[in-house]
Amino acid sequence: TQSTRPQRILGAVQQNATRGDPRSVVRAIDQYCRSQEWAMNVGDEKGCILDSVVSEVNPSTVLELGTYCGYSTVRIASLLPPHAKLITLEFNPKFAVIARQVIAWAGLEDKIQLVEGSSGDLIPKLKEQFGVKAFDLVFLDHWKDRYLPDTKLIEECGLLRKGGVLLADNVICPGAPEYLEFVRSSPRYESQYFKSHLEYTKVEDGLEKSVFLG
Ligand SMILES: CCc1ncnc2c1ncn2[C@@H]1O[C@H](/C=C/CNC(=O)c2cc(-c3ccc(F)cc3)cc(O)c2O)[C@@H](O)[C@H]1O
Ligand SMILES: [Mg+2]
Repeated sequence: TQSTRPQRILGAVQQNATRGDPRSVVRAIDQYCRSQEWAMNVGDEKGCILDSVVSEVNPSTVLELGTYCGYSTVRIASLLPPHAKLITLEFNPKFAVIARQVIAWAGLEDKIQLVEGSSGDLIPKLKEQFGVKAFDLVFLDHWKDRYLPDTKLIEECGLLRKGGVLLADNVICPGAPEYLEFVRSSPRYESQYFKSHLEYTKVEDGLEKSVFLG
């Protein structure tokens, strides 16, 4: 039977990456998606910007919206300090199954909690169910029309600490215009655009980093 793209991405990891070596998992996915078939991972070019923001924030708790195959999940978690935790939300069970295996191959199960469900349902439960006080960093990379409603929900639930950072992928391509307008015009955020390219292409895209001022 025909395999799916996420299954082929997992295969590339299992064939080319070293168990327990997160950076080799990241490299294997990038090499596969650049040479065999494109996939919507944040990718190597924007991934370097992601790395620099993660290193700068040095977060204890991270929230990722939209796991897909776990590429950015592994990339972020590989940079976290020893007791830091990353919670990633994914509502497609087929993607979650693949992402769990990619995370396991990287040996990052102890740092990452993948929760299946839609962000709108799960965000209000994160405090009580997962003992989260507030996030230092939120990486938005799920449906682009969910960036703004979920940001408002995260604020309402008091899940973003003062100085906490929102980092959004794809603010140019496919684009998240309402989100961009909101974070750039709101006095409660200090936003900065990092120009880059759509993963594995020469098309313009970028990340928007927004610091929550409280
Ligand atoms: C309901 C809330 C909610 N709750 C929980 N999980 C959710 C969710 N909404 C979505 N998910 C999961 O997140 C992932 C979706 C990610 C969506 N990402 C893009 O669409 C995208 C597209 C391009 C591009 C495509 C084609 C082009 F031509 C150009 C660019 C490039 C990119 O980097 C992109 O991120 C999947 O795993 C969903 O199951
Ligand atoms: Mg993306």
